[in-house]
Amino acid sequence: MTEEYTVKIGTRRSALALAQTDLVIAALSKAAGPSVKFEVHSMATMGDRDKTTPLPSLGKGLWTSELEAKLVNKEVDVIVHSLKDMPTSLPEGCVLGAVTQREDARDVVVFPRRQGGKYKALKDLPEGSVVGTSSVRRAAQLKRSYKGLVFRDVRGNIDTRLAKCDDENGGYDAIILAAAGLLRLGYDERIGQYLESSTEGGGLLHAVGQGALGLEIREGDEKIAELIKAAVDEDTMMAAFAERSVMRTLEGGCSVPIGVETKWVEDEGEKKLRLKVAVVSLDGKKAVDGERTEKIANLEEAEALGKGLAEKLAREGAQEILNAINKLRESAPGALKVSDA
Ligand SMILES: NCc1[nH]cc(CCC(=O)O)c1CC(=O)O
Repeated sequence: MTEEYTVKIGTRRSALALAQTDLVIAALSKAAGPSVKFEVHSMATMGDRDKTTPLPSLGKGLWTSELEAKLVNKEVDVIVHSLKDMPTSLPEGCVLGAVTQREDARDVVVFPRRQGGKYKALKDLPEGSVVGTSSVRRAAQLKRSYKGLVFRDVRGNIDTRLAKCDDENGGYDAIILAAAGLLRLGYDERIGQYLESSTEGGGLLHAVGQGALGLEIREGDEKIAELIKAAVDEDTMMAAFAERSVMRTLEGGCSVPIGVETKWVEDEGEKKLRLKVAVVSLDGKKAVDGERTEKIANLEEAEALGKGLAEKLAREGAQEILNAINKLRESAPGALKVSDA
């Protein structure tokens, strides 16, 4: 007889987090059959509760630490995270057990409804236009190409940010969001422009792990490790491990301007992983870019690809850029905000 048991799933309480958890439960229960039940345990994390402290000052783990405490003391068995919100080094006793298939990993531009489709791309916005993002990665990269645009903080969950964008008195002419969140919540029609490395007028490399979900479990919990294998997408997991290895090697947290882009490509008749990385100074004036394409067969090789490229970029100036940012973080954390306006 098959054993009956209940798996407790931890998640943040935002609409996106709950939608993502539903997706994971659907995949797992299909594979596990009716003998395994799933129970959702949702909570608001520090990042959800504190809406004013600059994100960089809240430190690493602002979306994850409290859930991890529940994982360690067995209040939950699996945490479903947006992979990009997961620090690259996990607490003792916690492991990244599965990475799911990726939704579109790109960042996108959303224009206010009141514009009525007047602008199709960032390059069409007039000089002095205000673009909302609280991400130094997004702001720094875009400052590189769009010298005339002004970048301003915009906080809150996706619905809040869309409302601020549409608000006539909000002062935003566009905002930048991840495609994945909008698509998962059914807001496809709000996407005005997709941004990627090849975008005309200036693109953007996305965050490490963006668009994928990470399932975190207790180290040594073989039963749960086996169960969640059903949610793994091997290609995404290898790409994500390469990206996370870049971040770990450069010792950047979620609040540093490191952008990545990974793609599985055909190269000389072989399937290879192409990794692109950009590290940009906060003002967008200094940047180090790199690209490497290799045959990758497992997670160790994926990590080696990320590490190798990151070490090369570190020698070429990326470390200098990040050191300056880390110094600023210690002396004046407020300066890491996109703007004070
Ligand atoms: N930082 C918040 C966050 N975490 C994950 C997503 C979107 C989904 C994803 O990137 O996987 C978002 C919102 C956004 O950046 O627009």
